[in-house]
Amino acid sequence: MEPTINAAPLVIKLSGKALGAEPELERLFRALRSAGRAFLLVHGGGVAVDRLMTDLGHEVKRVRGLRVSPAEEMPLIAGALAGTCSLQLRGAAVRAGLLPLGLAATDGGMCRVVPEDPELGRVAKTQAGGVEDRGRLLSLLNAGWLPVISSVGLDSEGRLWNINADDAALSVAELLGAPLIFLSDVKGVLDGEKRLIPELTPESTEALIREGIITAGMTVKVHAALSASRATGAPVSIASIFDDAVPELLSVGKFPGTVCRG
Ligand SMILES: Nc1ncnc2c1ncn2[C@@H]1O[C@H](COP(=O)(O)OP(=O)(O)O)[C@@H](O)[C@H]1O
Ligand SMILES: CC(=O)N[C@@H](CCC(=O)OP(=O)(O)O)C(=O)O
Repeated sequence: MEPTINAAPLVIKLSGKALGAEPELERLFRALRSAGRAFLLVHGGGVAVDRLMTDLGHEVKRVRGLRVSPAEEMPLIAGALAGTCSLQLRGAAVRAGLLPLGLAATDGGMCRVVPEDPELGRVAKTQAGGVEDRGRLLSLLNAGWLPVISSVGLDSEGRLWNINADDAALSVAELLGAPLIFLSDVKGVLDGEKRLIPELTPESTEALIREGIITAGMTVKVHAALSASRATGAPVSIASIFDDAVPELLSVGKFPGTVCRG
């Protein structure tokens, strides 16, 4: 029997750029598993969606770091994120001896969609579910499943929405009151000289955004990180899947890269 999850599990958000890093993912999963650290995965797949859209001759457009997602393109976007990307990640989990279970962000009431600016099409932010939804997700972990959560969602009418994966990860961390780490292909948030910034507060973050040092998708990520830290009272870290120190640091509960404190 799997041990009961008492401590809050670690929420790991994997960027689409991390999904192809199969040796690094397996090394991370094995390290967490052997340390007995409970975790769950929220993943993106922006690069895979870009590739698919370009191959099909569709326009790729982002506004404030968010993909413009017309309703008619949602089946393609969801197919890449909740299908191909989810299964690729589940493959890495299977190879590490884990029991992945693919879910969309709104499954089991984990998150609720909150439509964004209508000009973006079917793009939504999310709100964390309630205490019963939390219990349902924890029961999956207690049963030995590894939830692999994609950043697409359904509203109460069953319509598909595209959610930025950093926002979905924020809501899952909020639901569980859990620590969160964002893993992409950059070692953390970098300053004007491309040096790693070890720690960010809301004030230092806004100054870096004003100076144009934090831009584009990193703006969405730092805001999600600070909100998650504020909501959970736990530090939130932004780091690289390619950093050799990540598996060991996370398995002993330490945070690599840039640590955000809300
Ligand atoms: N100050 C910064 N430090 C590091 N990366 C930054 C910074 N400002 C902008 N970026 C860009 O943000 C990207 C990460 O955001 P994004 O691509 O949306 O994340 P994800 O990998 O999760 O999709 C980096 O790859 C980098 O190109
Ligand atoms: C609304 C919105 O921008 N959705 C994102 C969802 C995937 C994502 O966030 O992927 P990464 O984590 O790899 O960037 C998109 O379509 O690209």
